[in-house]
Amino acid sequence: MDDDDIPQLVPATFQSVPVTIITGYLGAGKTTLLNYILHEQSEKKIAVILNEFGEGSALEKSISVGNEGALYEEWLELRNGCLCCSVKDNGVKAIENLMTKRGKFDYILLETTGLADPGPIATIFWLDKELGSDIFLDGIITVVDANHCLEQIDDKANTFDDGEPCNAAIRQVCLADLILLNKTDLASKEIVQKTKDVIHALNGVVDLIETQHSKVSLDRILDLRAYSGSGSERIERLLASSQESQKLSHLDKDVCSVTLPLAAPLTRGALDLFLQRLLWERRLLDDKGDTASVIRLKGVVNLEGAPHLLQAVYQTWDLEAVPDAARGGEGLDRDRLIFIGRNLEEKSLRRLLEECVDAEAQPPPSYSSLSR
Ligand SMILES: Nc1nc2c(ncn2[C@@H]2O[C@H](COP(=O)(O)OP(=O)(O)OP(=O)(O)O)[C@@H](O)[C@H]2O)c(=O)[nH]1
Repeated sequence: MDDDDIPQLVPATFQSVPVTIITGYLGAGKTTLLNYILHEQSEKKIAVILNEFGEGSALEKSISVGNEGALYEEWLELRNGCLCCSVKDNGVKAIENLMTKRGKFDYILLETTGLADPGPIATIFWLDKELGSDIFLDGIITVVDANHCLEQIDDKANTFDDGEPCNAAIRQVCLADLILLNKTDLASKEIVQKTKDVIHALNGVVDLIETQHSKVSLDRILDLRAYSGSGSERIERLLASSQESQKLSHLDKDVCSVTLPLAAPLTRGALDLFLQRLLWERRLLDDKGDTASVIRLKGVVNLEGAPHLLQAVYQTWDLEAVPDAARGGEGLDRDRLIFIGRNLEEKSLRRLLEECVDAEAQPPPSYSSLSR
């Protein structure tokens, strides 16, 4: 029997199809990026989904599938309206059904419209990984117009009706795993530098690449594995460099990144309690008594002796054990959490975490103390 006859065991995630969400304000260069990727990867079968976010037909969304240079249109049948508003299974199932009909895609690119919040749509694809889906979230790429980003971040309009004052541009920067700072040919060096400072102050754990006409080596933007333990080396590198990026700028913004180094291992119970109080119950207040809110959280946590990757998008979180092979080199495995959100302060986060550690360490009340 030669090697070819031996059945190969392939981990499920390698058979699944990655989904990259491409977001960014109007005219930043998203379509230019899509066309560039399709051109560069013309031998692959890439599905492009345009999420119209509440506009147009509520029943079907157009999807273009590239195959060896040719593009053809399909319809994505959604029973529950637009992709980001539909129940999780619906959007994912529609894509899986299409793959059953048309054959598997190599990659899925999902472009949101300019004013979309990519958070809700990301959680649809992120969660389904656990359900053994054929598709999984690879990462969120935000394309930013170097000349207009600062004014878009300061824009008071384009906020959502969820009670948070952060507008679409801020959310797109905060939720990005990678930012393409595009149209640098049209911006001065000073504006480019100021924009980078503001982006890093908002999102201290993001990769940023300067581009013109959205051109970038595809190795740097596809297969990021931003939500998976197999991509943890890259994530740990970003976490390790996050403290430096924070020092670059001290902007008077209520949205920022905060790093919380973790000196000791945590128990699963203490971490769950902390995340529950922080993300679901919103118990954290800053010095002025304003409620803190988390948009994105990434971290590496030592849970009872084993490293885990912790991720959250708004109220949804996930913990995944980090495989040894995916761990970073010397000095990168320092445990820390990076929070991106509003009214966040290191000392109040630390206090909340310590309260949860103490609460978990308390012995359960005895029968006699309960009956008193
Ligand atoms: N000078 C210059 N023009 C660019 C660059 N990138 C994109 N453009 C142009 O800017 C315009 C808008 O680019 P698109 O790719 O359509 O932007 P988009 O983000 O898809 O825009 P919407 O679909 O409106 O949300 C197009 O005319 C592009 O050719 C760049 O780096 N430099």
